[in-house]
Amino acid sequence: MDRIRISGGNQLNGVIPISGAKNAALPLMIASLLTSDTLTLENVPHLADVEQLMRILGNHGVDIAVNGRRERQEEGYSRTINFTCRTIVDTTAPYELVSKMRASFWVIGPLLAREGRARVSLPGGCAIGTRPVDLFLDGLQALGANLEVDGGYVTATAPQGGLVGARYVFPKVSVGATHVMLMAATLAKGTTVIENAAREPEIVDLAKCLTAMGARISGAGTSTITVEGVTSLSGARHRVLPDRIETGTYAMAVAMAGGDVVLEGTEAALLDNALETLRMAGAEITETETGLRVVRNGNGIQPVDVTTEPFPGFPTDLQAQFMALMTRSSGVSNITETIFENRFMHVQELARLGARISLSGQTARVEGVPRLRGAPVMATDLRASVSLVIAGLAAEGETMVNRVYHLDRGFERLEEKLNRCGAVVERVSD
Ligand SMILES: CC(=O)N[C@H]1[C@@H](OP(=O)(O)OP(=O)(O)OC[C@H]2O[C@@H](n3ccc(=O)[nH]c3=O)[C@H](O)[C@@H]2O)O[C@H](CO)[C@@H](O)[C@@H]1O
Ligand SMILES: C=C(OP(=O)(O)O)C(=O)O
Repeated sequence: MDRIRISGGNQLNGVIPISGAKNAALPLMIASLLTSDTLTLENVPHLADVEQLMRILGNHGVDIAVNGRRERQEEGYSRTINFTCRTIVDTTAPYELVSKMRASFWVIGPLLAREGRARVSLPGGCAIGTRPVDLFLDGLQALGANLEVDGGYVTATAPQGGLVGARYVFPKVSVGATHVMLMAATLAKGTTVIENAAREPEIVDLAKCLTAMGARISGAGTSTITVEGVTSLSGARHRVLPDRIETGTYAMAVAMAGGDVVLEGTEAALLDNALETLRMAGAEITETETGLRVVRNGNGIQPVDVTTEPFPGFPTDLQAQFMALMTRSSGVSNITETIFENRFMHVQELARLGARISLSGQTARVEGVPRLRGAPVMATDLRASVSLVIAGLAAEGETMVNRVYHLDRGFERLEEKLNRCGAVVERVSD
């Protein structure tokens, strides 16, 4: 099992290219199930989750051609990929494939919309909470689907003649359930109005791609999305938007280690709130022609309180990284997690490096310390893993992060990107 060794203490200076967003690429890939034509996606990040979803889509009958050809492109770089699902050959998404990642459950929407039936295993994904699927089931039921949960599988059947548009109000904001409702509604009869929809940029990206495929959608990016159903969708070409979580992660790494880095190919609007928080913590962030420039030279790290919220609030996917940064602040910061009930597993690992953090319910009180010291630590989930890398960059001596397969789910060429800016990060294969 691979591990990552970090020799801390170096500033970061240079350019870090930002990859396509994992959390946009996954639903976009799933949207290829909605059409018998080719969906071409550009800037698809080369990540373990993307590879896993390709296996799942392949099982349903999607023909996948990387970079328009069948041979692999250069290892580790974002790619252009053609997805073609002439016919859906299997409407079952089996446990062996789906249990590895949360987003694979989302195939339920397109399968149901195009084939009228789906049998999908309950999902897996990062162990950051119970992560139920009740909102997906309620929403699809509102479109007329009949649903049964048995033996770890959800079996969904559309009424005779297909799904029927309806008004549905989500009782709670869910990114995944909004993606699924959006995809299912594109081929439903009549109009669907989704209220209390998630407003994340990845929802907007999916809506743009579906629109290019012929769907009729308005309001994506607001809490009310309206979809006029169409009888079929066509192929399209779409570029995956930049990864805002990767952007925020590297911005926090620079704030932690100090230095001057341009994050290339990204946009400030994707993570407004998080950038403002980072500025309050002492980083200078400016927009450049190619992306964002993040600088912290000389001034220390200020404590800032943060509460995670659905977009446009501070993202839960940056909470662990921000906590790592706050371990070195000059005071006390309170970090409250409101999205997932078990997303503090990095706390005990950060403590191994000398961080002072106490937990009270959903709030972590982080008391900044003058120095962290390298130690062996264990990655527990995707964003927790990278928070340990950020802490390791500023820790004295060597930090060894175990179980880095979590990192490979969501960070493309992490070691290379950091090392090019002066970090000393090495992958160790046993
Ligand atoms: C692949 C992907 O895009 N993953 C992201 C997505 O996850 P995901 O789509 O799983 O997250 P949701 O927005 O659905 O979850 C938000 C909250 O709603 C709850 N919930 C969700 C569905 C449901 O049926 N019932 C229910 O109670 C969840 O347990 C959680 O407490 O959004 C999260 C919140 O921004 C991010 O952390 C994840 O990185
Ligand atoms: C929690 C995440 O992913 P998933 O929803 O796939 O578990 C994440 O991307 O941080």
